[in-house]
Amino acid sequence: MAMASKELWTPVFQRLDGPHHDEVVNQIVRAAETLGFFQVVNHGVPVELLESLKQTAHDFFALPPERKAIYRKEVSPSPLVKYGTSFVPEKERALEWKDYISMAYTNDAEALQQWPIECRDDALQYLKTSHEMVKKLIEALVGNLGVQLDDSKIDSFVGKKMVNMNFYPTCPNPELTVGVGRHSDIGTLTILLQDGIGGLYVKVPEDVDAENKGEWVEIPPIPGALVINIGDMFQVLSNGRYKSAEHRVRTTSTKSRVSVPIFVSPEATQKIAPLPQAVEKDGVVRYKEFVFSDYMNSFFGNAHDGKKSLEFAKFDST
Ligand SMILES: O=C(O)CCC(=O)C(=O)O
Ligand SMILES: [Fe+2]
Repeated sequence: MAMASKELWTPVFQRLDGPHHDEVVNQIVRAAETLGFFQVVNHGVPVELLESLKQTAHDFFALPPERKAIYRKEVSPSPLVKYGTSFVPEKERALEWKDYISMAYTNDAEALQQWPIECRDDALQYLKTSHEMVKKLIEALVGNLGVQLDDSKIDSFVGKKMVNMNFYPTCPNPELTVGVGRHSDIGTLTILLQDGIGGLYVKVPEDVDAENKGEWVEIPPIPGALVINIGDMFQVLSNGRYKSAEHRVRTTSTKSRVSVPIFVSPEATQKIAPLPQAVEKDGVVRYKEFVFSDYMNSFFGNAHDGKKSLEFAKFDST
């Protein structure tokens, strides 16, 4: 498997404000239109916090099973917190070799009260210190579609945030299973902290003008960087211009791995459809209108299966 070519994923975002603004926007747009993945440095999240988050994730998953099991989805004391293993075990042909804890954000008070005490402070800090970057990325990407959005409209695409911590234990037979199966993330954007182990692969779409077309390329760990990827909702909003990236994680036999994504999505009740300006430019509307919760139900009701999730947004789907 190839490494992503430098041109495709060069860390950008030497802060969007400043003399290099247009250049940085162009790099981000180009990445969003091709690979759907890029990495950023100088993102505003303190590097010490990134280090601490990785340690916190290791410490959390090293807790006794009974301490973690209280958050299993059937019994969790909080609707915001869910601990699980694999993705949809009832539907998967090969179980994903992964445990995770999900922490949905509503407000600070509920996060402090309900998120597991072992990870809540770091997770909340991560969410807050990345907020400005998320907003600027959305503004740059939406602005490039020729759309001027006021803050409330932007908020409706990024109204919901969830911090997950993923743990991939060492696996005695890595060739027999997967860390995470092929999928695209369904929200608007994902911000991902990965550690130095490696193993995150993204598929370069067949239909873009880029190197390594159709190949799986590794997103190499870069110390201090955050990985950004486009989710299905951004693909829909942009009428297909930005690509939600199909990706997967392999397991490893020698060292456990952690990653800490922030999933940024619309509110469940939000109506989603391609932005009119994007449609006008293209002269064709590529996705239908739907409510985000219906999209989520379709996604979470099935095992990971590449970009099949997006079928739901097509006109000929039921
Ligand atoms: O662990 C990773 O690097 C990515 C995990 C992932 O794709 C996800 O949680 O959606
Ligand atoms: Fe993902």
